[in-house]
Amino acid sequence: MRIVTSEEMRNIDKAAIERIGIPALVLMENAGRAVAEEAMRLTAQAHGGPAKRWLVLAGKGNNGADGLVAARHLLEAGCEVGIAYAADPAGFRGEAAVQRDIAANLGLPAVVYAGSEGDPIYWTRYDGIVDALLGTGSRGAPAGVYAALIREANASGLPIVAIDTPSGLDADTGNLHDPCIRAARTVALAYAKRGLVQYPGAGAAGEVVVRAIGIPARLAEQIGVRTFALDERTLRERLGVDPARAREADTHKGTYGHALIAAGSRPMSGAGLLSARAALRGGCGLVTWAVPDRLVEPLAGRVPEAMIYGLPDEERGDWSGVAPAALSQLTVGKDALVLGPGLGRWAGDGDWLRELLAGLDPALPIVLDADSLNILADMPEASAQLCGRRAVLTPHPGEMARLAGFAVPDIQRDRIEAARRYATQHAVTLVLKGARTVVATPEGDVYVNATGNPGMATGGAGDVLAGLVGSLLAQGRTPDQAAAFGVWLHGAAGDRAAAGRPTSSSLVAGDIIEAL
Ligand SMILES: NC(=O)C1=CN([C@@H]2O[C@H](COP(=O)(O)OP(=O)(O)OC[C@H]3O[C@@H](n4cnc5c(N)ncnc54)[C@H](OP(=O)(O)O)[C@@H]3O)[C@@H](O)[C@H]2O)[C@@H](O)CC1
Ligand SMILES: Nc1ncnc2c1ncn2[C@@H]1O[C@H](COP(=O)(O)OP(=O)(O)O)[C@@H](O)[C@H]1O
Ligand SMILES: [K+]
Repeated sequence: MRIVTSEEMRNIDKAAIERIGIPALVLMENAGRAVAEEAMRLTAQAHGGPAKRWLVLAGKGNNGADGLVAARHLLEAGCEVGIAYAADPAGFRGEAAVQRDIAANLGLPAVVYAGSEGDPIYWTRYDGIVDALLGTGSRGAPAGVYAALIREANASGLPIVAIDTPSGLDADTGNLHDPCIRAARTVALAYAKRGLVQYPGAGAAGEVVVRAIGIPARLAEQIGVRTFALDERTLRERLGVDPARAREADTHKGTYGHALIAAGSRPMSGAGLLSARAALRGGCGLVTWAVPDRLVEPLAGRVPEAMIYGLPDEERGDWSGVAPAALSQLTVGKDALVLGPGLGRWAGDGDWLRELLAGLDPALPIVLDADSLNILADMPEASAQLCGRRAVLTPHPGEMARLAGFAVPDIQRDRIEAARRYATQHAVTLVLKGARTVVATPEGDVYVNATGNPGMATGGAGDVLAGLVGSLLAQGRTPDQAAAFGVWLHGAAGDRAAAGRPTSSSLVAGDIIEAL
């Protein structure tokens, strides 16, 4: 399923209407009917029966016109329906004027809301609200009467079904204007809009239901939409990953690759422990866990299934004393390298990373996480060494901000474009972590993940992901496959783990590994 911007949606609508010849009124009819169905389904679930009394808040554009169609279908289904116009319907044009006339001819009761000066809306007379104020044509913060209606609707406590986007949402980024509708359900027409799948927008949208309205599916591909929901179908159809694939009988541990996890130092040995265990649960045949020599003794036996390897560390117990050449030598014969969790920082770490990257087989796939990303951020010229190699970078927003040279809010404001920009400019696969993790490929495709939960906001959850992605790389997955499949699996495991806990807040990173 593709995810679109407002502009992409306008281009798709235009192609459907002008190039293919589907009348706009047909699309609108399908949209309004779908909204009425979803509205009744929502309240049937919540109250044990469909809400009987609906108030449709209608703006002056096509989103409002969709709302008028929905009002008509709700009426036909036996509901009482009122309309509150946010603008004088006498000024409506095009399809909105057509729908206004149909609603009037049917005798649907309507008021033109004039703000605090005009007649009040008696919200208690209704059981539910349809938000048809603003859709993909919205610009900036809702103004005047639109803003007043949004505030009152939110304050009413009634369940709100938003058409296409909650009014007040920036549909391209997921940022919220003030005010913004807080919907229980958003019925996205034809495609999910980007703002519905990134926070805080995803929170304002409630449950997002995508409904077909008669737009041919191939149009999104034709106009070049390159953002996708990361689900089982996308994994199979776009990324060539079968999540349910079983192992062939005639295989052995050598079939499934050998991952080298270079992670952990004295104060952060647990990071390496989690990555190594996650790599094993991720299914690779062999895991070698490389640590500074002094850590071998205390860590020996902690992950019995992995081979632990001590690199000479000048007796420091951290990576500052480890020669990059010793680590690159250890990668010989391995199928993937994970570098970063619990690595630490030290004077001269930039030169260290540069030398390490220069010494690695260019064909060796690598995962860079945590401090290896912070080192990279301090020496942007080293990122050129990544170009063209099979690399997956897994920053959280703080690491991403350092890498890209922006502040965290600049990254979070448009996570999809921030990830895409970095991945294409540096020719790497980039995983921007956090709620609704974004995976961007060097070609500019972006996958938005929906698995995972806030219980995973716990130390070490990222180390688990790095080990898992490394494990998938070692098994021969491409960087794009390993990153996307790894992110999806990691979130799904987090969901299973959270379901097995009395509260999601008690989830720890090790639980995610056990649920893999
Ligand atoms: N195209 C199609 O065929 C199909 C489209 N579909 C539907 O159409 C929706 C897009 O419709 P749209 O393009 O008419 O824009 P829409 O979101 O209704 O709002 C624009 C109006 O609001 C106003 N306005 C803007 N910002 C504002 C603000 N901050 N505060 C206050 N007012 C503001 C602006 O007025 P202006 O400022 O320009 O005078 C303009 O008149 C889409 O989401 C889907 O629901 C489906 O039916 C399928 C077929
Ligand atoms: N609210 C959330 N919803 C879904 N996933 C989350 C949430 N919070 C954190 N995660 C996931 O948990 C992991 C945390 O990684 P990171 O921030 O690197 O933690 P750490 O450095 O402690 O290991 C990431 O994969 C992230 O996407
Ligand atoms: K809306």
